[in-house]
Amino acid sequence: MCLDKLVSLMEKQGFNGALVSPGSNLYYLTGLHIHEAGERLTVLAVNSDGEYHLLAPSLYGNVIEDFPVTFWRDGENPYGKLGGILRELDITSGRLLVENTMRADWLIGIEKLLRDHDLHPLSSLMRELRMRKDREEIRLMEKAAQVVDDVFEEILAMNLIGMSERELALKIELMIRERSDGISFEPIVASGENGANPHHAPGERKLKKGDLVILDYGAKWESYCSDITRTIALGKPDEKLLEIYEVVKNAQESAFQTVREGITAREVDKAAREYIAKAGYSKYFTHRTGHGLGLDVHEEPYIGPDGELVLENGMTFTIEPGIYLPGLGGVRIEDDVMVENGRGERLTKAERELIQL
Ligand SMILES: CSCC[C@H](N)C(=O)N1CCC[C@H]1C(=O)O
Repeated sequence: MCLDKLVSLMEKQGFNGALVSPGSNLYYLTGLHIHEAGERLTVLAVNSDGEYHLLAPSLYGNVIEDFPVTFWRDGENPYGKLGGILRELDITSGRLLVENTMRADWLIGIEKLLRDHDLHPLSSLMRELRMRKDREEIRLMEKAAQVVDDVFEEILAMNLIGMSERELALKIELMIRERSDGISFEPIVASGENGANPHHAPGERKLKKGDLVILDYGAKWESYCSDITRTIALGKPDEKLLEIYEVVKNAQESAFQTVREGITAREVDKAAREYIAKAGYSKYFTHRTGHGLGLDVHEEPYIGPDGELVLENGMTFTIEPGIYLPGLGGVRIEDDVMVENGRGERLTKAERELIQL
């Protein structure tokens, strides 16, 4: 349990309490695996003395053990019970942290209890705690990275011509689920001209000779995420696509080589962005170079032109520049990277040279 770390930051920064709803923060702080509970109010309240209490639907009655909890039943109004918990923990006024991802209907219900509070996003403290991974967290991320490397090998062994993007995405999802605790996001398979859309939703387009195919997928290992992108060729693609492949590959390597303890995230972004700009494609690189990775697939530190965070040992993030040419296709190459002994180290190690099947 890492609740004590949050409490000591709350004390230092003058916060009276925190409200945490199900998700990666609740797991990080308590180790409780509560399936995101949909519409049923589920909130952990914590005060700056380190006391805490969970409000949860009674259907979790037999899975939450050895934890201070009040259950509420379908048909009851849970907000009255939450008010009681806040009074009990003496969180009735002052500076209060609230989970960023809390559902709006819960917030509206809770708002009536929080008239005298000054509300702040929980992420402002949680990012301090979660940004630097310890040895055990890195071990789990290495496992998650190994899964996506292995799945890439399996994809290369498949007969892809004639398969639809949707079929391939489903197969990738199955392969990940067979080897891990699940997917970290819905796989992206973007073929041919669809590759020009960085977040393409796999559709009915069938893979054919001459396509570049962007494969972007991730696995979870004990809740920690991986996220990889490789772009492969089916037969011989257009010369222009071959050219942008080399540009993206070199931009990715250049950003990776820049990673150092003590530099800002922005400098890593700049290395990839400048390489692509020099090759004449700056307007076709339409997103940040990467994002932090851990319990969430997108978290701090974000590797973009506005990335002010200073990189430290233990930080983990992706490096994934891309070039997207409307009507023609795209290329993205992504690795998961950690800062270790002052330098970048790749967690994902799958082949980055263009593979032509
Ligand atoms: C969580 S869906 C997108 C996963 C993907 N690996 C990704 O993070 N990106 C694809 C384009 C850029 C980058 C992003 O920042 O969204």
